[in-house]
Amino acid sequence: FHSFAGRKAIPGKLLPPGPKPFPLIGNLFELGDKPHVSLTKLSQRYGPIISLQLGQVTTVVVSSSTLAKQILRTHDQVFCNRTVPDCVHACNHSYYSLPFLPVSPKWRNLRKICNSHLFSAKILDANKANRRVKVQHLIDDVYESMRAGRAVEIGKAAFATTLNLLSRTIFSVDLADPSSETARKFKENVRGTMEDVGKPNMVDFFPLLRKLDPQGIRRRVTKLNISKGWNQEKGTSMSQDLFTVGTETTSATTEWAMAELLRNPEIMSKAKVELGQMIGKEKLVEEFDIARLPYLQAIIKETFRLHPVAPFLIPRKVESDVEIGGYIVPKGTQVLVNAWAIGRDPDTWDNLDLFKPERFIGSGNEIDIMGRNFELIPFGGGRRICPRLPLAMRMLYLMWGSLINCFDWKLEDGVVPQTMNMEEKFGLTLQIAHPLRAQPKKS
Ligand code: HEM
Repeated sequence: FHSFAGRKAIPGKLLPPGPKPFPLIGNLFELGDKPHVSLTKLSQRYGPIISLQLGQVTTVVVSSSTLAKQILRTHDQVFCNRTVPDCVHACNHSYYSLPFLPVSPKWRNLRKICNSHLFSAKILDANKANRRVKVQHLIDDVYESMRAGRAVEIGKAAFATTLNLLSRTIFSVDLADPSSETARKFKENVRGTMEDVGKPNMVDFFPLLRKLDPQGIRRRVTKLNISKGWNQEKGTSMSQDLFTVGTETTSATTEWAMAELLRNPEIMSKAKVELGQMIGKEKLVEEFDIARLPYLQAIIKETFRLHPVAPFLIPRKVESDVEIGGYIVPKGTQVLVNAWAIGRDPDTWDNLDLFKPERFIGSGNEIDIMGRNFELIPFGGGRRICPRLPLAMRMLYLMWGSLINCFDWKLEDGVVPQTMNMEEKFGLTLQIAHPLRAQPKKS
């Protein structure tokens, strides 16, 4: 076992085991281009809690549901803050941005604003028609592609739609509306309409959002008289938060779910049968339909199990020395919960590489994604659980459910389910490396 430079282990308590660090770089080379896979392999060698030195940053990684529960629930109080990357400090997001603020009155206030005034069930119900319209646009675009005999790039279409769903939910603005000032600014900056913007590069996306009118959120917050002195910078940071975290995660999940169905045609057929019986063929899925689509719910759970788009959640930081799994995690350590490894833990799941939604039907039905069952934590858990979980789920079912109910889908020429490339690309989120392209056909 190694000990961290400059830090003594508490007498009688060991630091979590891990590979020996090199001077200066520590274990950085161990990560490779798929850190979630490398760290899963290390946990198979050293156990469910390991420690590494990532350059200057002392890091502990946990890879079992039992230890995830310790971090996210039992010791939530000491693990509730984040490590803040330098790039986040550089843009001042650490002062205003929900994911990186420490638990504090400001953080509580922002979560309260979100929970009660932007995304409460009542407000989401009230503005659901705004989202439905955009999903109808998506379906119309896919019809266009079908008539023209063009394949659809699923991730790109989902990204553009999610961005618009968020904008219509948060700002009540349609980014494709030619008469909207915000939409005009958006177009000026990305040179194109929302439909052909597709997936803007994230690097272009930040300054773009800065120019985008954050007044919508500011106006609403000011009108609600919750926050005094809400300025441009805060408004921008808040919306960048809400947009970047929300768009990539939701669209990447849509693409993974679609990829798994194209790879598993019998599961696609069962999903279409359920949709046909419960809501009728070729109809849009409505937000209130979700509760009566248990097979679709099982597919989404299985997608999250195998493809958690935030494989390490958002890293936490420990506030004081704490004992976990018989080891000491020293104050200031960065803590990663490897949700990707937990979804593939052989102690929890059988046939773990198999895409099998049926595991969540019957007795498996109790496992949900709300942060109560630590075997499946795509949205994290504890007080920092994804605050937009309900909105994300509504958007996901609306888009993905409607895409499969309104069309039959065929892989592009030459690609068959058995040869689909499901390789992952690790980045801001965990994406499919080779964008999924599929041909829509009349359902
Ligand atoms: C499939 C969709 C999504 C997934 C899988 C996801 C996942 C996550 C995860 C894993 C975390 C960290 C939780 C933790 O540390 O325990 C998180 C936090 C967060 N998410 Fe999401 N998310 C999704 C959609 C969204 C959307 C649509 C929005 C906004 C509109 C959003 C906004 C946030 C924010 C603001 C935080 C930080 C909360 C805090 O630190 O207090 N997410 N999300």
